[in-house]
Amino acid sequence: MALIPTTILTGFLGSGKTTLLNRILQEPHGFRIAVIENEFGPENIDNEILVQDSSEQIIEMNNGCICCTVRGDLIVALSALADRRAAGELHFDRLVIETTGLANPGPVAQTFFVDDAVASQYMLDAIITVVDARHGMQQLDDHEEAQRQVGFADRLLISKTDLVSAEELAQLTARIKRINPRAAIGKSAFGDTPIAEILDIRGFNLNDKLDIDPDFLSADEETGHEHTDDCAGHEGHDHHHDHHHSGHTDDIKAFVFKSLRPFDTARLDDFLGSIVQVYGPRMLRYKGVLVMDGADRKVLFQGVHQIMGSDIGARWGESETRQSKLVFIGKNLPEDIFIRGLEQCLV
Ligand SMILES: Nc1nc2c(ncn2[C@@H]2O[C@H](COP(=O)(O)OP(=O)(O)OP(=O)(O)O)[C@@H](O)[C@H]2O)c(=O)[nH]1
Repeated sequence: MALIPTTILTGFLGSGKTTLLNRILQEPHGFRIAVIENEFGPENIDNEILVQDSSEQIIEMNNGCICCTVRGDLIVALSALADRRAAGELHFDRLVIETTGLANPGPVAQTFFVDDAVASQYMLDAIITVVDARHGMQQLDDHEEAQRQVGFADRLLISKTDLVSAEELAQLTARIKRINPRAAIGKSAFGDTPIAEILDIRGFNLNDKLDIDPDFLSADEETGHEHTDDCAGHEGHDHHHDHHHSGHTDDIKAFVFKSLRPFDTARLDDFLGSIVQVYGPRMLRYKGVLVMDGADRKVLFQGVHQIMGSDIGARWGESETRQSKLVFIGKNLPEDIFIRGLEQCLV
């Protein structure tokens, strides 16, 4: 059987990966795409946000990042997918893996060469990295993960160009070109990139990666990240290796708020508005599915730093438990203040 072309879709928290993936899944391109979704927090909200029809196989991998804590699970999931496809139970002709916004794509890509079972069934097509035009500079300043994602990309897509000036865009483009001179850079407004620039681009060049990181193929589970430290993506400055297996950069944490009681819309608006005023710079990513008082549809809420938005989602199912779930990923956020504040917004 032909090898399954695989795209690794990466990019920092909130950069626009799911938006792009949604676009890919909605387009009538005739490809049958399986998706592996990996989220950092303990709850998967993306499966509410992703459009889903019966032709897609979506596998969620939560509560850990596929570049470290759940990498073994990735290998198991990849083998299971390929086996079920070979047995005729699943029908797909390519795979997209959406990593968490904190993933180092190096070890994820490495899996496709180092693990024999995976290598005999899959072919890595490309690593696509989405960079947020609005927050990208800051993310590159603050987070090694963001630099690595740019450094490892075979193709770079700058999202949210509608939120910045031409000058800001030119500065960001110049910077990511410095970090990664090999990858083509495109723009993506709400994921509107042509499919031909995303799938089947045969962009992954192992020789390139070995040039960047001669140890790329050394299967070293425990130090999976460390040998990528010298890879492209570091702009020559000293850095501390604080990317731990269990929780990535230590001061970045995720917490969840859940409730069966509905939210009062006005109170919640006030609270969220004020909390982003105070903690916005430290709120890397937040998203949730909300039960609103008097509404029979879900409200999908999400944001990155001070920019937040919400959408009306699907109707709550007859037998579905109406429960709000919000995930916050941030730097030293005062969890208790968030949780108590949200409780006060419930009816
Ligand atoms: N203005 C603007 N907003 C965008 C664009 N692309 C995505 N967004 C918004 O940015 C937010 C984050 O987008 P997602 O696609 O969920 O980002 P993500 O990278 O999947 O996020 P995580 O999986 O949580 O890391 C959402 O509110 C999107 O609507 C764009 O081109 N312009």
